Amino acid sequence: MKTINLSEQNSILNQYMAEIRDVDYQRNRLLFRNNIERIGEYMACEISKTLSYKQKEIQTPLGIAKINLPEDEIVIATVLRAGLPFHQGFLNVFDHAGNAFVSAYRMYTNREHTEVGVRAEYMASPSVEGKTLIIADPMLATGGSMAAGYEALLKNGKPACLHIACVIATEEGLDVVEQAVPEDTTVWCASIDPGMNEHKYIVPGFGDAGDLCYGDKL
Ligand SMILES: O=P(O)(O)OC[C@H]1O[C@H](OP(=O)(O)OP(=O)(O)O)[C@H](O)[C@@H]1O
Ligand SMILES: O=c1cc[nH]c(=O)[nH]1
Ligand SMILES: [Mg+2]
Repeated sequence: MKTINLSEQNSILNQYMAEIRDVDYQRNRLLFRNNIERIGEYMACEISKTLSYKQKEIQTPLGIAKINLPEDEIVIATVLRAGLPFHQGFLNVFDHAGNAFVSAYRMYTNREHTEVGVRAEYMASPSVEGKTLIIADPMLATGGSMAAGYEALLKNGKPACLHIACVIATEEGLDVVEQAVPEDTTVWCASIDPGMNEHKYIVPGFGDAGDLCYGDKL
């Protein structure tokens, strides 16, 4: 598995990351979702550089333009609910892509809230057989949601190529995902943070992605 951490190079991504992490700025849900969406757009453009291209002739009103166009059939998958604005960013860029949604949510499995398990219940996905599958989920903490999401999607075929996209990852989560995915998978992230707290939240991270996008849940 190859991991590409986009924050190793300075870019405008740093500004989006600073805004989603900032405890005051992130209170505005519209701005928070918008920043997650544009991180998705930025990452999708980076992934687009790795696709296969074939030259096509495009008839303009004045002549013929030769343009290399992507050939991959893309499916963008996400994990509800925090994944939705991130997914939208990818879809803004890959507007011809198919779309898949998996519900996989973290639940504490002990009274002290120090262990988490993941429950996957719902999936709506086209065939992913032979396609380029991008699974976009903003947080890769324990890695449980991503591994469960990938396993659920395999019910609809074997992708030719797998990209995992997240905003923030941890080394622990990356190790878990590496055990679950094919060797030639690429993980894209905007940061690898040092670790997690006792409740399995990424530190420094930015908090609960789903709640910041959509508000508290019971
Ligand atoms: O790597 P993990 O430890 O599995 O954590 C990552 C998951 O946590 C967040 O979702 P969450 O379970 O908070 O659900 P939500 O989107 O409904 O808030 C995030 O979007 C991931 O799906
Ligand atoms: O820090 C974390 C970890 C998992 N899910 C989140 O939303 N945030
Ligand atoms: Mg959450």
